Amino acid sequence: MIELQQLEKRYGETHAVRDLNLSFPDGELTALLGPSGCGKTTTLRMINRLIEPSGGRVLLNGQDTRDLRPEALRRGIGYVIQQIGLFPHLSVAQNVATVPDLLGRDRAQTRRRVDELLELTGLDPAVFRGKKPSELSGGQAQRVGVARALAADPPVLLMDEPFGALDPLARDTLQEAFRDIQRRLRKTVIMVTHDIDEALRLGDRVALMRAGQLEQFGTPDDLIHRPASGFVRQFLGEDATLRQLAGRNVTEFLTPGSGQAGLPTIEAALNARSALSVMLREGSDALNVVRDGVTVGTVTWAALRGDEVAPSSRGVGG
Ligand SMILES: Nc1ncnc2c1ncn2[C@@H]1O[C@H](COP(=O)(O)OP(=O)(O)OP(=O)(O)O)[C@@H](O)[C@H]1O
Repeated sequence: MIELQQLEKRYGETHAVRDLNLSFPDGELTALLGPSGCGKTTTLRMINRLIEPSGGRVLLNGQDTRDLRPEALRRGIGYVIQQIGLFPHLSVAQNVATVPDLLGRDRAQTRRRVDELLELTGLDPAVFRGKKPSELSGGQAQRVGVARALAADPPVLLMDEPFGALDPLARDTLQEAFRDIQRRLRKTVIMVTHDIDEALRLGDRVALMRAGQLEQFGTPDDLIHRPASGFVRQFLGEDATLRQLAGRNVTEFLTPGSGQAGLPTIEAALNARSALSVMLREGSDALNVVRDGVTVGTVTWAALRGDEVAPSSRGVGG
């Protein structure tokens, strides 16, 4: 568990971060969100000591990170940034294997792990293992960066706008892939983003910052339905609920069953916002959800609005 206690960073007169108290739950993805200059990156980089705090402390599993050597600390904390900086003269496989090789891990084992991670991030190892970074698209390079960060198998992953430089389509695909990876590996991830959709879509929790301070810390649901201040409401915008639905699969709102006769249908692969559109178009407050031609249950207007939580909600099939 990572805990920030009264964390501060001053640059002369500028208070980049002030009195920040925050615990990042193990195995969850926390999005650090907020307007430009609010202190997100400074906060992130104080966790792995790329920036030294001016006050307060960072605890990693109860231990003050000042008592750890920075190199040792960083070995246990993966770091992914927008400009991933792959080594241009090394192949994709060698890039991913950087840290395991550095640590003198077994070669054959590392090779298997590299292939596994390439697969996991959606790159066919047979095709990509031997390529050089210059032969990759931006999205592919970013995938390699994610695979490289995971290769050392760090319990904690810090990410700074990792998908920021990608075009919207590549970003969507990689976000989706990363969400699956995170659900499977259950790393503790802290991700800086200024993209509200990304934060609501990927974050188990969101820490919304403003002018160096924490404005609200909670689940996406908390921020949308129980904003702590006018700033939170305004920052997320009027269409916050719709944004959130666009990032969630319709099966997350499913009440499993054989459906109800006569209801309009929606494909299980679609997002919850599409379900809402179909309901409005068809004038129906419930839909049968269909996968491979078979009805797997229903989704209701109330469930989408968060008025009722389907018994099996979250994680069903998605
Ligand atoms: N090395 C530095 N020297 C002086 N001021 C700095 C330095 N680094 C950051 N700051 C200031 O600290 C504040 C927080 O910066 P930080 O980069 O953490 O913000 P951010 O929320 O990550 O912003 P963005 O979304 O634009 O990247 C800003 O006002 C910035 O100008």
